[in-house]
Amino acid sequence: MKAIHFGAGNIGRGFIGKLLADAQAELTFADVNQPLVDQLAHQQHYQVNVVGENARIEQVNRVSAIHSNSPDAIQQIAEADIITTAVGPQVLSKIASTLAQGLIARHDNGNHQPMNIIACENMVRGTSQLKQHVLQAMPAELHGWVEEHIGFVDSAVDRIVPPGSAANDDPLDVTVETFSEWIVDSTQFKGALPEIAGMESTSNLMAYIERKLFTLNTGHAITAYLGQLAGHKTIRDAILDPAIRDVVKGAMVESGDVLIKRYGFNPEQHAAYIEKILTRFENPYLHDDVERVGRQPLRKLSEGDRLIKPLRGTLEYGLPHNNLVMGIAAALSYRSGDDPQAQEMASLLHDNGVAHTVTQVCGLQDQPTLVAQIANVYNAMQRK
Ligand SMILES: NC(=O)C1=CN([C@@H]2O[C@H](COP(=O)(O)OP(=O)(O)OC[C@H]3O[C@@H](n4cnc5c(N)ncnc54)[C@H](O)[C@@H]3O)[C@@H](O)[C@H]2O)C=CC1
Ligand SMILES: O=P(O)(O)OC[C@H]1O[C@](O)(CO)[C@@H](O)[C@@H]1O
Repeated sequence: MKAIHFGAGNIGRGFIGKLLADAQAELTFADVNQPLVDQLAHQQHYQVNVVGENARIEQVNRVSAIHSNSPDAIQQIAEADIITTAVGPQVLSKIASTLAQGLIARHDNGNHQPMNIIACENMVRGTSQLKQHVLQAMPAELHGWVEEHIGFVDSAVDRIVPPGSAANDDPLDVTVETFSEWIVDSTQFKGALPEIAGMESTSNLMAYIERKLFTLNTGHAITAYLGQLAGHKTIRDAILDPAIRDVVKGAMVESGDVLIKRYGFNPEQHAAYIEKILTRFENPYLHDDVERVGRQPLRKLSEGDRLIKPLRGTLEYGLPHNNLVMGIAAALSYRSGDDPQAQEMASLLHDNGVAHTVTQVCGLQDQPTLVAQIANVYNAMQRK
């Protein structure tokens, strides 16, 4: 099996690339970070340090790497059996043109073997969005061929992989938690499902995407935002602060009540899922800065993402949402000189005021009372 993985970062090396390599795929990483590409291409192996329960060191061998905008990438797409990505939601549109060129070459070479593309990003049905970008970059007469031969498979991906510490001897090595979950939509594959241990399939993907994004990511983001407000540096420190833990757990429960209503999850099992997530945030062996988890607050505050979508769900089912509102107010309070979205958000708040900013950023035009509630909590947080 020939595999190309776009994005040789934390989740690429520490999770998806590792599973592909374990499945004996002939694996090539494609990335824009030339020093990283050079080092991977030269060294061809790296180490995954699994920390927490069942700690162990695992080796990934015989990988190669190319620049993702190179002619090599186009040629490899033309020959691949599976393509995966972990580049970040905002980058999917940027790799679409290379994917399109690769698919055109594949068609022109007469390669009609089925091939599947799986975006492994924190977003709802990211691969379906990538598909639209790819189709836009291809001539209309090839769209039918793409529909017939290329599977665009949505997925949910869950493993906490912070950037390695500067003290690492080898910058290619990654440190990951023991827990991992990669769930793909079985209904979207072309050809046989590839055999990759650690990749689970379901015909009910939306339930799993929302369960992950609106529990782990909701709680994680709120931990980061409240953590920064309280002066904590890491996720572990923040979640061990009882006042923060109460709000985070409360928000995951509020979001969970929506998921239980929407998808019929078992309430006891969902409560256990939340408890497990809280222990994952506490992992003493992972150094995870609140700035990594809180990054790109405008994306995280957008209407389909981990804060506002659960809040909308509580409105839909008439459920409580005070903890989610605190999390959203804390997200608006997030500041980082290194994060362009945090800077843009601070400017919007300064120039337009909190109510207008919340309305626009979160798409809450139809909810003036809720916007006023968020604004009040935000203003109270600034006075502390
Ligand atoms: N790190 C984690 O714990 C998890 C991350 N995710 C998701 O995985 C995705 C990647 O996250 P991380 O690995 O943490 O980020 P990262 O920043 O460590 O890795 C992203 C990689 O993509 C590369 N990249 C950027 N533009 C590119 C392009 N045009 N072509 C090819 N490569 C390009 C970057 O150079 C970088 O190596 C995100 O969507 C994130 O939400 C999902 C679950 C867990
Ligand atoms: O990668 P994003 O969407 O910026 O958000 C960070 C989140 O992603 C993760 O890295 C993995 O799910 C979490 O640790 C965190 O909730």
